Amino acid sequence: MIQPRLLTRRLFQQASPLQSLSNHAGRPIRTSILRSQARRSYAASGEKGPRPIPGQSPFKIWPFLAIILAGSGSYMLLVKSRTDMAAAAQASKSSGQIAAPKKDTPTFSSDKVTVVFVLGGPGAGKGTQCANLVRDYNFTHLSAGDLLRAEQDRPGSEFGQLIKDYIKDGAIVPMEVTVQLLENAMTETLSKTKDGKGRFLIDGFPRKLDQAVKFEESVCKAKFVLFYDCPEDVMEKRLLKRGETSGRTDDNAESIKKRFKTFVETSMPVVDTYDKEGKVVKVVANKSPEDVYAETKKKIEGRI
Ligand SMILES: Nc1ncnc2c1ncn2[C@@H]1O[C@H](COP(=O)(O)OP(=O)(O)OP(=O)(O)O)[C@@H](O)[C@H]1O
Ligand SMILES: O=c1ccn([C@@H]2O[C@H](COP(=O)(O)O)[C@@H](O)[C@H]2O)c(=O)[nH]1
Repeated sequence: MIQPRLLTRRLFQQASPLQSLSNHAGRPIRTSILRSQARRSYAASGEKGPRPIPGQSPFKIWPFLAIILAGSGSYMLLVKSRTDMAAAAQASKSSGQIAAPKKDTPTFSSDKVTVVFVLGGPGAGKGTQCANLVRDYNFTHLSAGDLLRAEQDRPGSEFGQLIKDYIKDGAIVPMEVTVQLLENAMTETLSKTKDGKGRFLIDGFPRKLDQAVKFEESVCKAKFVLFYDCPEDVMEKRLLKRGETSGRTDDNAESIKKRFKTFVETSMPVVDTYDKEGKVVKVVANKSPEDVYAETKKKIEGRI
């Protein structure tokens, strides 16, 4: 079980969204100060404005335009940052904690801990195949989606509503939340071993390049990526069928469409990036579960 206190404490050891908020938030105020300073310095000469140079306009408009543009840019950044991290910022405020410096040594050494990322479109069969791998290879299965749903349902979670909204929309939850949930779950599993060694299937993560970088920098290097390749129409049928009993808020036609879009636009670039590094093991997933597993086994032998 994830320990709520541990999650909350560790989440705020990450870069604080509040820091960037206050930086951005300062800008519009600064803009108005600059404006009033400009007005004051003109007035100090005892004139209504600067003495015009012949042939030049007496009104210097460019500095004002630059200030207004900078102010608007900062404001747009502020709005985006606030939308993404509203819940985290709120919690950060109330915790009053100062962000720790960026962590660049992974918590777990890949000498002791093996991480395999399991990727594929929604409904490709990742969870189904992970269950087989757990049985046969002594892996611990950590589904990022399951961890997020558990955090969403945890009474008192500051992130519950945020996670709920992101999942329903097929969008990707801010990475600080997911990376921390994964690290906590890994810590808990490894704390039960004598030698601190373990093998993890991290299912449905990373779904975005920044998550991949963050996880490998701060938690553990990944050994390889197991990628289940499946056509959309097949995945859609599977998900609609699953939706009849799953109770998942995103197993419906509207959410499935959004999840596919997110997968193609945001998650496939992760697979492509690892592929360029020779780290992707691709398995055709449009077959019976048994056949998919047979191909999986054949392709991972020698890599684990
Ligand atoms: N090879 C297969 N052939 C037919 N049905 C399958 C196959 N693999 C999985 N399924 C079924 O399809 C549905 C989705 O499978 P699963 O949950 O394993 O996919 P997933 O990739 O983990 O999905 P998600 O990303 O949405 O969590 C399930 O109902 C499962 O029983
Ligand atoms: O790293 C992640 C993993 C998942 N999510 C969100 O959860 C849902 C469901 O994920 P499944 O893997 O299908 O269980 C996904 O659509 C995302 O909204 C995430 O944000 N980050």
